[in-house]
Amino acid sequence: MIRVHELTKTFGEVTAVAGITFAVEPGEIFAFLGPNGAGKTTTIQMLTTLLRPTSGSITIDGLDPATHPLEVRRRFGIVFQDPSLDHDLTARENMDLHGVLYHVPRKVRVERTQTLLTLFELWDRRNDRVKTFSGGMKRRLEIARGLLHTPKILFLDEPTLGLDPQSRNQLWTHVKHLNGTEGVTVFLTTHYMDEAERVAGRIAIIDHGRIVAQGSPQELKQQTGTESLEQAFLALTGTSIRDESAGSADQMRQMARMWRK
Ligand SMILES: Nc1ncnc2c1ncn2[C@@H]1O[C@H](COP(=O)(O)OP(=O)(O)OP(=O)(O)O)[C@@H](O)[C@H]1O
Repeated sequence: MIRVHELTKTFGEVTAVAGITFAVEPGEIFAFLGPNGAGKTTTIQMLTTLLRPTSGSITIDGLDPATHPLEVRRRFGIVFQDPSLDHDLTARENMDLHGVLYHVPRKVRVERTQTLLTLFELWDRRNDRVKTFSGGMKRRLEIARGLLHTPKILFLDEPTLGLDPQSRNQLWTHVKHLNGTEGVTVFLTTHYMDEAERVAGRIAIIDHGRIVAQGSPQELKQQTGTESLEQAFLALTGTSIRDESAGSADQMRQMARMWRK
């Protein structure tokens, strides 16, 4: 479903992604883990047509995002770190707007909105404005909205950032259920190792723009001789704090993200 070969992205002097190669099979839940500034968001942006690679190749469902951006965009849904719901609209109106943008026929829009809002336990609140929702409800609505046009792939970039443990747990239960029932391929990033261990079939660990290990949670633990994914992650990426070495612009981005939650 996703094939990436020797993918590289540089920003001037900075090499954000340095020749990564991996594949995600249809129906898989694949987690992309790495310390701050490792290159996760840059990779997602290249996969989702928002950034052009400096070199290397990507295919999404057999298509190159650089040459077929519109066809590729129809094949995925995405939930970014920064929320993008319209808070003055109701849950249903937010869904409908997305459906119109993606040219989903009205009948399908209505049916799918009901299915997805029910699945994400939001149907009872469909006519309430989003500004009255909790953080967890908003995030669930974003995911439901991202699935309205029946994409084959769902990209989730730190979808649980800023949520309490209950909401995080509930969100992953829904994502797993959805993966099981609709077979949607999920590509996610998270900083919570327990979440990755619970939901992902396979994991790639990226550090300084390079993939340092890939495999099932079990394989990563075996490779590193550790007992938890968190220990495996630290064994592979070291224990130095990246925010200290990150540039001030990077730190500002992190702060801005946290404050927006
Ligand atoms: N537009 C840009 N211009 C210059 N440098 C950038 C740009 N975007 C990202 N970078 C740099 O590329 C590197 C990778 O950043 P990226 O946001 O992909 O990391 P990340 O793994 O998503 O980190 P985080 O976990 O903090 O979100 C960082 O050093 C970052 O400062």
